[in-house]
Amino acid sequence: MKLRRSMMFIPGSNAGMLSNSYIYKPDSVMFDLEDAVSLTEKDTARHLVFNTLQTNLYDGIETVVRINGVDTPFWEDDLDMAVRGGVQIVRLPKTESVDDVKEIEQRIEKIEKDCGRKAGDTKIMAAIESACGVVNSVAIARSTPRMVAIALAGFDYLVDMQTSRSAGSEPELFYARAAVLHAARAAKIDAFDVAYGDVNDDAGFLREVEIAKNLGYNGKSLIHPRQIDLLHKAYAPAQKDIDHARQVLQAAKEAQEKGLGVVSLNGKMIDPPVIHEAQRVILLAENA
Ligand SMILES: CC(C)(COP(=O)(O)OP(=O)(O)OC[C@H]1O[C@@H](n2cnc3c(N)ncnc32)[C@H](O)[C@@H]1OP(=O)(O)O)[C@@H](O)C(=O)NCCC(=O)NCCSC(=O)C[C@@](O)(CC(=O)O)C(=O)O
Ligand SMILES: [Mg+2]
Repeated sequence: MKLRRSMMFIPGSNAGMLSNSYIYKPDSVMFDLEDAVSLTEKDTARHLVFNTLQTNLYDGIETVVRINGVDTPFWEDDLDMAVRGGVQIVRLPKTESVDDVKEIEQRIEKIEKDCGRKAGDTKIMAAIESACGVVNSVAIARSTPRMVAIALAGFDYLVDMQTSRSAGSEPELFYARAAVLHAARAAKIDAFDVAYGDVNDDAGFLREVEIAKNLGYNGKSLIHPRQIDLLHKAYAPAQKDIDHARQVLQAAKEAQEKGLGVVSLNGKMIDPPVIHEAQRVILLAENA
């Protein structure tokens, strides 16, 4: 089980942040070449991120590079740098269709061959940032075995939907959150919830975390280190849930030894879905 709770954005042009962000221990770091980097700093950011990938600072943390979109003049150079630099995952922003994914996939195949990287080694994550992306999200999620996760990008999505974020962000993101998560689950890949922009509003952030967690999202895109701990704590199973899961697994083991299909624990039915949920809680607790 790969833990993908926290994916922290680091602007690719910020040398200071690139050189020390490993200390915050997010599950994944996302070195950004897209919207956090101004047009005049695109080349600098590409060089800085390449040099960062050559260090061992982020060993043990999943590395992701967000390239510029396929409708920009930057994406091919971005991709070349990221794949040659050895990044684990390329995040494609503003993904609208399977064609967008296929375009970068073909290019990745070529770069892997040219630089001697194992074929298929570079994974892809598609960011869904528009109504069109949401509608096509199932096909996008299933488009390639390289796709390990999809992420809903709330800021650009809400611009496309001609609305803005309310406190709690529930009504305006309701459909997209559910659709993107279903697409991920149908493709058996991970799903990331939206980034939260107010770094000083812990209560608002945690309200969003609760929604994402309860829906079944693996984690959330983050923009500030202080959001990491809040998120990890919210995703950690409570001790009472761990204790209950252990009891369920013990009861299931005893039922199996006696050749029974369904048993009860404190009056509650223990059947395969309940056992699966208990196994998930234990796995999450062990990995966290
Ligand atoms: C918001 C702010 C400027 C605040 O800065 P401030 O300096 O006021 O923060 P402070 O509190 O003073 O920082 C205290 C200490 O933490 C360090 N520190 C802060 N942030 C850090 C960080 N991210 N990484 C490492 N280190 C960090 C800082 O260097 C300092 O270190 P030190 O000096 O050593 O004490 C800063 O956080 C920041 O730039 N965030 C990333 C912004 C970004 O990437 N946006 C693009 C991605 S979203 C997007 O594009 C929308 C999307 O596409 C999303 C989707 O696709 O999902 C969509 O459509 O929805
Ligand atoms: Mg965006």
